[in-house]
Amino acid sequence: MRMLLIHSDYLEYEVKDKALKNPEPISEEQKKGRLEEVLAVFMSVEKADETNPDEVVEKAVVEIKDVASQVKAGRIFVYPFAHLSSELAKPDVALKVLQRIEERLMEEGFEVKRAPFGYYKAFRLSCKGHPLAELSRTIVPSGEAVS
Ligand SMILES: C[C@@H](O)[C@H](N)C(=O)N[C@H]1[C@@H](O)[C@H](n2cnc3c(N)ncnc32)O[C@@H]1CO
Repeated sequence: MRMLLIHSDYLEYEVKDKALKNPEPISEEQKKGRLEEVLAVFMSVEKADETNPDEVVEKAVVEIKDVASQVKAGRIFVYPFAHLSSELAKPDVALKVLQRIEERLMEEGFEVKRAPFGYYKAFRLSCKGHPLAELSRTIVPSGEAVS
């Protein structure tokens, strides 16, 4: 799993078109989204994560919680982003991992939005620009080497 974490004044997206034959079904309301004062987390779920998705979910939640507490962000935007890795997990595994991360972050008390999975999306982001505003993390299941 590769994550790019951007502490932002806001992140907004608009669904444009299908990027997969069978994207995640979404409501009219989910075609646009915006959160203010948010930690945007762009995530590529990777092939290696398929060996232990549950472990990758928990490790991702630990990392996101750690950064959120450092930058004092109470809102998280989970953003599926297939451009941080050249070894992507299958879409069905990736979607489940991202849905579970969303659930776990809500359980941890965050306000969470998740951008729709399997679409081309326009987005606007306002990065705050402080020293911790742009971070990346790589997560691998135990026993896997980082490539
Ligand atoms: C395209 C660009 O504008 C948009 N932002 C986009 O990336 N769309 C991705 C993700 O939503 C999702 N997706 C598929 N596989 C994965 C994966 N392994 N990890 C994360 N997302 C995935 O499926 C889309 C096409 O790859």
